[in-house]
Amino acid sequence: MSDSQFSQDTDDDDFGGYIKIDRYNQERIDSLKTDYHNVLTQIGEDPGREGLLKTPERVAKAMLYLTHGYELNAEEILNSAKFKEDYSQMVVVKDIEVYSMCEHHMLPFFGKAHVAYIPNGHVVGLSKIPRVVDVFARRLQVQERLTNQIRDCIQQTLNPIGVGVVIECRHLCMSMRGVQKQNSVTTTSAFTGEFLKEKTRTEFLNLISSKLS
Ligand SMILES: Nc1nc2c(ncn2[C@@H]2O[C@H](COP(=O)(O)OP(=O)(O)OP(=O)(O)O)[C@@H](O)[C@H]2O)c(=O)[nH]1
Ligand SMILES: [Zn+2]
Repeated sequence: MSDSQFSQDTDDDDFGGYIKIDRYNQERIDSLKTDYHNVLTQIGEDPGREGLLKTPERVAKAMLYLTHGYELNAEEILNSAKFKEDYSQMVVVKDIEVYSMCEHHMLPFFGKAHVAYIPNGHVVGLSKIPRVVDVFARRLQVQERLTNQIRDCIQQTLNPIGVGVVIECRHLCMSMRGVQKQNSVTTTSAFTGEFLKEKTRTEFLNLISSKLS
């Protein structure tokens, strides 16, 4: 499908401005509404009571929003703002908020991503890095795959001298159910090229642990 159906126009604010309610999306909403109506019944609720009347539709829209990364193309996003530039030091974008959902329980995991690359003749518009994180985060994921997908996309599209990605997240499937550990944080990392060398990796890790103020 085209990007126009998942644009950032604020006109159709039912989806926080991301998803246009065209025929394709309306069909998906209608189908999910039926499913969530059934979910409400199965958990022992009354889908007919006042507070729940619009809930199947709200959840359907929320779910499409939370997984809208399937409709986006990360390579296109990077290529749309790739500029020739003679800069060959590390570029680091840190503390990028991540909101994703684990593919096992469809419960949120959330935290921060830190992304770095060393340009090889081209830089990319800075905002495109968090956009790429979102393209892969807004899907059903495991944190390890999310980390690798961000690394691979940047490496393949920009062909830099190296890429480093570190992600730190809390998983609600580990805190509000299951093993019920409230404070555990999972850290994953993925590197290419120059970042496979200890010196570069250490520089990156030092930069993402430093505070601005
Ligand atoms: N590697 C990895 N595992 C994850 C991620 N998100 C959730 N999980 C794990 O996926 C596993 C699924 O294991 P199962 O034993 O099939 O599921 P479960 O019975 O619900 O497991 P518990 O959570 O231990 O109750 C669990 O250990 C989760 O903690 C992730 O991003 N990466
Ligand atoms: Zn889970």
